[in-house]
Amino acid sequence: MISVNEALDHLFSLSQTLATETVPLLQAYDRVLRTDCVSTRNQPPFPASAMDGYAVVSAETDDTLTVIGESAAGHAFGGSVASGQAVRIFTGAPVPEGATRIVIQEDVDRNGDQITIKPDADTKSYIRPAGNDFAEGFALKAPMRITPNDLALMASMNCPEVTVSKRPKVALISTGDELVMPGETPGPDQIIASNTFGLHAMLSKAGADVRLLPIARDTINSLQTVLGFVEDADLVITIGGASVGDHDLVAQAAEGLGLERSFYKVAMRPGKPLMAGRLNNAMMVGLPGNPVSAMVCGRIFVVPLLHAMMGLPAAPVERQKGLLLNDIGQNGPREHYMRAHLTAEGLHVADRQDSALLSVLSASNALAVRAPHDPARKAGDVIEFITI
Ligand SMILES: Nc1nc2c(c(=O)[nH]1)N[C@H]1C(S)=C(S)[C@@H](COP(=O)(O)OP(=O)(O)OC[C@H]3O[C@@H](n4cnc5c(N)ncnc54)[C@H](O)[C@@H]3O)O[C@H]1N2
Ligand code: MOO
Repeated sequence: MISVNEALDHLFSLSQTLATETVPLLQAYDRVLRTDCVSTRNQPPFPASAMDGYAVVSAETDDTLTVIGESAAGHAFGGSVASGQAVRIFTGAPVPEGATRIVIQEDVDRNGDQITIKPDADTKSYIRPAGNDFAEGFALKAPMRITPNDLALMASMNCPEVTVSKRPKVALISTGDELVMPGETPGPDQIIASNTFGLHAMLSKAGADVRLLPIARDTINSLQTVLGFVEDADLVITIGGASVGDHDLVAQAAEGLGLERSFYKVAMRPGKPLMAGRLNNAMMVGLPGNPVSAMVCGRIFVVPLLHAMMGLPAAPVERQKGLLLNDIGQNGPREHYMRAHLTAEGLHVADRQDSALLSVLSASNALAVRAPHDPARKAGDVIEFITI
């Protein structure tokens, strides 16, 4: 069995970076930027007022100035302002030539076209210099995941469209005679396909275009038929049929179609019978069927793999450190990802860790990560975890 990191390295080296496409800003949220987004303008493009008030050259308390015009956002005052004069100005408006300061309107008394500066007037300039936010040539650097904040900035930079990674096309296949879809009536020896739906959401959230294929039954023929539907998928993911039982036929069926297997079995818990390779033009990852194992492997392996395919750095899920709130026993020989609940106080590791328990997974928001043979830990110890 190989380690989690070795398995990840194999996955990264099997993967290929996807092509790019250019999309309008309204479709760019959460996509991976692949070409730097460069500003063609300064923001603000002119010295701008930060407040509503009066643009003046210099003014002292009790000075009386004559208002000679107005500058509003989108409507600059054409002339310049001289000593003894003021221009009525509004937030975001161009500061007229000659002005050195904005006196906020709360700090003046106005009478007709005369203003008088009140005692203790605020002396800050309230002028934003041209290019104060960013200058022409400023760039958002690829690769990066585009956030709502980035989109606001890109729009301000006057980038109407951006070059992003194509979405990885993922074909998701559940396998097993026992499975029916939610809403169907299961037979007495059947259960509902579940982690399929969890994985669909997880991988879509990571940026993939995920297609659910029909459930494959536990025969080579059925598995090969469904594997024949993957079309132009970049990544084929099977769930179940990965272990050693008589009905675990996924690898055999895929090999019959040309799978070149890279590895099988990883020293982790849950998730040991993970398998991966290349299936003709696609990558293939065979996830274990136990629902929590499939979801944990999705988080630990498939999400980082999708990131790498979209051009983000090939890296494991980031680990954090947190305070353990309850005692936990010694770990066995496999790296253990234990469902846990993270609060501001720390991490409470769930008592029950059977990989069939989706209710425990749903109540968890983190996985405590235990190294192989990690000794027993006490409440108050610091341990590593990842968020889920
Ligand atoms: N003798 C051994 N038995 C098992 C071993 C082993 O090393 N030796 N490994 C165990 C581990 S660890 C895991 S994990 C499971 C994985 O088995 P498979 O990948 O072959 O999965 P299945 O047998 O097809 O299913 C296991 C379990 O999960 C349910 N399942 C499968 N797909 C779905 C789905 N889409 N939605 C919901 N539930 C699903 C299935 O009904 C089974 O209950 O093997 C252990 N056994
Ligand atoms: O590794 Mo299995 O995935 O423990 O249940």
